[in-house]
Amino acid sequence: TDFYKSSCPNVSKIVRREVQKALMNEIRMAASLLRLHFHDCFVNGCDGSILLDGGDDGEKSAAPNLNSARGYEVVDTIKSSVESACSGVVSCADILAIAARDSVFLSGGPSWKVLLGRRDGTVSNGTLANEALPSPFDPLDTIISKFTNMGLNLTDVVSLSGAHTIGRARCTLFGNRLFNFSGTGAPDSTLDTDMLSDLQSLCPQNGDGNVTTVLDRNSSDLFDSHYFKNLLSGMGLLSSDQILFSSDEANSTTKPLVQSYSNDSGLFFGDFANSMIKMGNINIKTGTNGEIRKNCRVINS
Ligand code: HEM
Ligand SMILES: [Ca+2]
Ligand SMILES: [Ca+2]
Repeated sequence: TDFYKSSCPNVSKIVRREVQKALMNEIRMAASLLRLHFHDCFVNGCDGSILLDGGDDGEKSAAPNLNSARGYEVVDTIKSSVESACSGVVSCADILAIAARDSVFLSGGPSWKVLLGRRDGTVSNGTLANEALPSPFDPLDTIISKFTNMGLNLTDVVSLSGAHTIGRARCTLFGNRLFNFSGTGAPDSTLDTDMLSDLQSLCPQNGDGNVTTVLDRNSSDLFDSHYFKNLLSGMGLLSSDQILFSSDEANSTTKPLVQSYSNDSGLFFGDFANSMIKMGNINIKTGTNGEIRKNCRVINS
């Protein structure tokens, strides 16, 4: 945690101030920054690879990120502030990890001590992003294995999914549930009927798939345990949210944890913080691996 103690003693204060400014401008940015850290860590580890402007083969152009991941400009702003205080010292990967923690805390969620010293990678691998990142259309066993592939466990799957207590999603990513779910000719039967009719009017068939709605209809800007309460009443937005509670396989895997978190936000907050630390440690580059990028969008020349 004190990796930058002598080389950049104020880095945490600087990042916190910049995240605060960004949230005052747009509260949703908390969700977007948190998601950037997740999408970074699952692809070649937490090495800032998602931040590279990699062209058509890079992570920014991969399906889970294209027209979806956001907050790159905010990361640039944080990075310039940090560079003015201590040039060439703090990695983009560490900036993302601190910004994710601050985003959760400033949205009302738990805090934790961020371990530091990640170095930045030099490749951005779009193919790997397509393979490694979970899709909202994945069945539960696939989602679980994408987490276990990263050294994470069932508790991490459920607690980290609780990140969907903030932020928004586009119609294209849940529209499959609304009219003809999995070729049944009917909507997803696990979706609450009032919420279903709202979503059907927001996201008509052949409508604009980029229209967004909130992931947590109760408190979209507040980091709380309401995401899990929603799942108990059929109000998860994505199929990948609702299956944590409603799929047959959930009975023996994720459902008991969803129930615990829904009525114990202290338990959720503690587990979420632990899981974020674990996620933030995936495949870290240290020592002489990687580099300290000067500009988060391009590798050093
Ligand atoms: C369990 C598997 C997961 C799946 C299938 C999934 C899928 C998605 C999808 C489809 C969206 C909407 C994207 C869009 O509309 O373009 C989204 C948004 C989001 N995800 Fe996840 N996600 C998962 C896990 C996570 C984890 C582990 C985190 C962080 C720890 C996270 C944080 C977020 C946040 C905060 C948003 C809202 C972003 C914003 O409003 O800009 N998700 N996710
Ligand atoms: Ca990465
Ligand atoms: Ca919430």
